[in-house]
Amino acid sequence: MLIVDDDPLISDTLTYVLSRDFEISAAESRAQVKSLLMQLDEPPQLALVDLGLPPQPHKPDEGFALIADLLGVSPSIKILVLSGQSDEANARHARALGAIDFVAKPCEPERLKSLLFNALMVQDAERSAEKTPAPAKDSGIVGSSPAMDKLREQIKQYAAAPFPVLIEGESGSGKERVAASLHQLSPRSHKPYLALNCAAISPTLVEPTLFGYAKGAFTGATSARAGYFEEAENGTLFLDEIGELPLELQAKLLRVLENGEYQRVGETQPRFSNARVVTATNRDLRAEIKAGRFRADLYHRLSVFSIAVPPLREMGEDKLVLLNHFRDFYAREAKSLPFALDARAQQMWEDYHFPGNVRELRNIAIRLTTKYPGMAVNAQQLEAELDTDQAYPQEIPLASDSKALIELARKQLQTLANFNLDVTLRQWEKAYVEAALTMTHGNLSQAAKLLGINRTTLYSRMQTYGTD
Ligand SMILES: Nc1ncnc2c1ncn2[C@@H]1O[C@H](COP(=O)(O)OP(=O)(O)OP(=O)(O)O)[C@@H](O)[C@H]1O
Repeated sequence: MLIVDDDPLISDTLTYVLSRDFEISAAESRAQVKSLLMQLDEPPQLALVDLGLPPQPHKPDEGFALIADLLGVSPSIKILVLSGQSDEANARHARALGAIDFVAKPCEPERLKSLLFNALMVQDAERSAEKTPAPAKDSGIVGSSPAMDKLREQIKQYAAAPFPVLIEGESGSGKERVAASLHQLSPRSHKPYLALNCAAISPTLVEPTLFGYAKGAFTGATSARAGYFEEAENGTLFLDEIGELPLELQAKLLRVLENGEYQRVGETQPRFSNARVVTATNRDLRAEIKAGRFRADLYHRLSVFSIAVPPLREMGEDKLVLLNHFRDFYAREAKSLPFALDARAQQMWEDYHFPGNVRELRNIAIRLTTKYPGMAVNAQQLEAELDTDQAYPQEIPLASDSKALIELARKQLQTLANFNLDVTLRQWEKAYVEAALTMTHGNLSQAAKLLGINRTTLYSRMQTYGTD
């Protein structure tokens, strides 16, 4: 397991406490984690990470980015976030980004161990479920909303063709699942399926990994090796995070796509591949092209067929379908009874926007299964599992749109457990006053005009709120 904390005392203590049960690698920053991951043969199964890391130890941003890095390298890694007392909102956001849970500091060693062992058990169950072959003709994609029906239809339609498919979608939305389904439903399903995450290996290793190498091609190449293109034979090669592919390799990938031709590193003789190439990205590749980081010709080749995996917030009733699916799966694995959401909690679930998509939904189902086996979960209990602080970023309707305002109010009342009307209205008023003062550089007359109130009223409000 990986421990990431810039405080040597915490890192050393955790290593001391956990090293009897786990093989530990420790790092102090995102950059150190990156180079450490390059050295390990396999990515760690577990990570325990602090959010405030250098170069910005007082902000959570490096920690948030680290969660994305780790999941990029290994989608099955289980990440626990270490959280200080004043840090709960950030820790909640970390869960939405894909961490399975947070642990408040200081944490009892026994509790920490049991959380980690539990995470390993869950991971084992998921891995064995993934290995169990899905029934033929089944995409393994759960959901019955129009968006999911369209997705399944596209998969079916594109599965049989030999052309590349580009899968686009937000992190955690199920792109890898779609790639695996394209293979399962294709006539190649009994041929190899190989997946490479371009973000997971160092740029210098991408070429030998994809194309293979001759003996002596570089230091350490003690014998010749086939690459993924060769091993995939007539099967499917899935390249995840394709936006990370270095530019010089983009040219080589383009050549394979054009005429199937490639060379092992250190060889001149051409080889040929018949593998079908499926790629995925959560970056906007068109923007990458504009920025000069991605080749336009390669993009056009890769996107002969393209599939946009919808974010979970657009999947309507599937939020409940997926909840039931994962809830039953994890309850079965834990040999416990499934929990059930009460009516208010269910409404909250339907209204929640799931910034971390299906991965976040699945992690919530795991936590609720552990905390409330066979029990009813109420809105307050559910709210503790959600990232509600970020819930309404761009959804504020115009004040004149009363229907939309009522809907917003209804959602907030459903979602926020400790709502208080007076406090909320005061916060709104204060925000408008502050915005007007900032926009007018503190000019009271102009700010009052912007706000549509007179100067004296503005002055008295400022005194109430302590705004100056
Ligand atoms: N419609 C679905 N039905 C069943 N399982 C799903 C569905 N969508 C996603 N999942 C599951 O959710 C998890 C996250 O999905 P996946 O790893 O495919 O996302 P991703 O888009 O590839 O994420 P990233 O961009 O971070 O690599 C996986 O366990 C996947 O099997």
